[in-house]
Amino acid sequence: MAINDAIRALKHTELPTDNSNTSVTQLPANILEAFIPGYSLISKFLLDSLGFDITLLVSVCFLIFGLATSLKFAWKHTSEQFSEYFMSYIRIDSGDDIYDHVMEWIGVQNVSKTSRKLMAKTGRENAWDLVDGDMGVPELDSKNLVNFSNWDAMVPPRFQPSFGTHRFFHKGRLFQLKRENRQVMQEGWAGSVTRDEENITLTCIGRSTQPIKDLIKEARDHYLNKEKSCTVVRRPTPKEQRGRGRTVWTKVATRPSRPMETVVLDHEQKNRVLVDINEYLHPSTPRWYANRGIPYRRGYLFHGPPGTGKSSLAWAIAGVFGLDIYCISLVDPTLTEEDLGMMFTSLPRRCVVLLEDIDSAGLSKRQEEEPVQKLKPEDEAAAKIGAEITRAIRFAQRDGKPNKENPGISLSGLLNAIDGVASHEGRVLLMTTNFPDKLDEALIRPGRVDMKVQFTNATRDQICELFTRMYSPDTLASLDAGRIKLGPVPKPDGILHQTHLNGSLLQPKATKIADVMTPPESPTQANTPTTPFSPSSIEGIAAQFADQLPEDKFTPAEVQGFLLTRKTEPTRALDEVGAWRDGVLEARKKKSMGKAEAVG
Ligand SMILES: Nc1ncnc2c1ncn2[C@@H]1O[C@H](COP(=O)(O)OP(=O)(O)OP(=O)(O)O)[C@@H](O)[C@H]1O
Repeated sequence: MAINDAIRALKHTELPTDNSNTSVTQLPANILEAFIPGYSLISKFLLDSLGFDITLLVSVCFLIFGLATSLKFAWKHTSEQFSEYFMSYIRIDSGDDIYDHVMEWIGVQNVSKTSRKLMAKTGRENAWDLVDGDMGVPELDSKNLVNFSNWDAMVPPRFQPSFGTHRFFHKGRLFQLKRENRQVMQEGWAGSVTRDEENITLTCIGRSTQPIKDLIKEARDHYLNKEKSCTVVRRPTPKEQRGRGRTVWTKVATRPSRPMETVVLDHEQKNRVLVDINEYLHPSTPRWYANRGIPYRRGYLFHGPPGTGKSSLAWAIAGVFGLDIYCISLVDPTLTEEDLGMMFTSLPRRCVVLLEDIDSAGLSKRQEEEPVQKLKPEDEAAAKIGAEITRAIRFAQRDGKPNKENPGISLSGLLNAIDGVASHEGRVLLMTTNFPDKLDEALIRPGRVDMKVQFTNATRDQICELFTRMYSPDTLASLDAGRIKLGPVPKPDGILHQTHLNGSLLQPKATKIADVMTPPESPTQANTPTTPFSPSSIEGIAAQFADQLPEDKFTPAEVQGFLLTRKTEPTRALDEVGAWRDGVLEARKKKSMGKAEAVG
């Protein structure tokens, strides 16, 4: 409208023809009138009352404004053209691991100190930070109790570039980091939800993205170096955040890798598992599988009573092979078969998938295929009650209502996810159960479960080892899972090695676990409580301790629990173990008598 008025005014403008006081910088009054209604009145009023002609001033302002706008437009256009033809960029979404790598790296760069637009983050990541001392040491109060009240204050916050554009030099090259955040609507199972979606764009001058790729690699190396001896734990992304284009796995923690030595298990058994996984993960193995048309997958079933080390071994395996661990709970009430399939599809090429307590997921033997005549009437009743209870628990977890939309994971749904066409190959699948007999044959057939590892209550050797480990001084080696090296793979029963692995992994005799793990080299005292006992005297006490406990009666978890409450006093543990043993056995007896009475 104003533009039209201005054009109309221009037509009627009488340009000065004489040498009057109108200069070229003065815009004709008609134009000004078009832009500022009532301008001539104001101007006349000011001229009459103050004797001051504002036309010149207003004209200059207009010219500056016009010039600035044109420059801005020209700059925008030129920079767009420049970045189009002479700059390269790489965009990274927050759902990707590279995002964490770059942000972690950028956090320690100068730009995070000098930028005027920063985002502060609490320095605390998780409880494991205490391990590497990054977090300072909590104070001891007057009563010698550890006091965490001021602990957080000792931890400096971390700073990262905030949303917006940041420029920084790296290795003599100018980079630009643009961090953006936008809200997106997403249809979820509970209706539509908005969620924040972040991304960063790294830009550099030049027609090649190589400098940015190098920078990302450096950031990745920095990150992985920091987390070298850690195991990254991932779990399914919460239901409401799962969705199209969004990762289905969320990193929930990074914890120090569990050293394999700390899992007390029959050495042969442990070695067998490690060697098998090592062979499976060997770079040449996928081709061997492909040449024979065998799906490149391997599954392991760890079974045994609770507290015998099944999960511990899974964690240690992830640590030894430097793999991230992906944990799935099949009793998660929000988990659908579709989700499960998507999760298996989006696994990385190499990882450990841990399906814990697979028997408690209501996946026990397929009812439709269970031969009814095999069951005694009382067993049948018990099985029905069991199934009802499982269903009730699942319904209760879903707000007490049967959820028709999500009937849970069926056995066939799980089998499809594990070995369906979409399932990613190359992963190590570890399943744990306390009741292997309850599992459907289909779930544990070869190809899905290739090796079964039985865990038992503690044997004499295990008790000795648990005791010795508890009272040994910490060593650098025991804290560093990366030091564990796998020795040569023993000759297995299959033809795999003879035909394909060129003997590179082939050894004539089975390797002992002692060969598999590097022994501690130079023991160094750590800050944790230590005992004044020499290793040989600890071994002596351990043998006496083990003599006091019957074999196969106590789980390693129980023995560990007893020792933990006496963790600096091995002799006290030895003195008190007899009473503890009798107490536990007595309590068990009473409990089983109580159960028998209740049944009777
Ligand atoms: N064989 C073992 N070696 C070392 N520690 C063990 C062993 N078994 C159990 N523990 C200790 O006992 C605790 C429980 O062990 P873990 O969770 O591995 O048992 P689990 O068999 O997986 O039990 P559940 O079946 O209840 O999941 C852990 O603190 C672990 O350190």
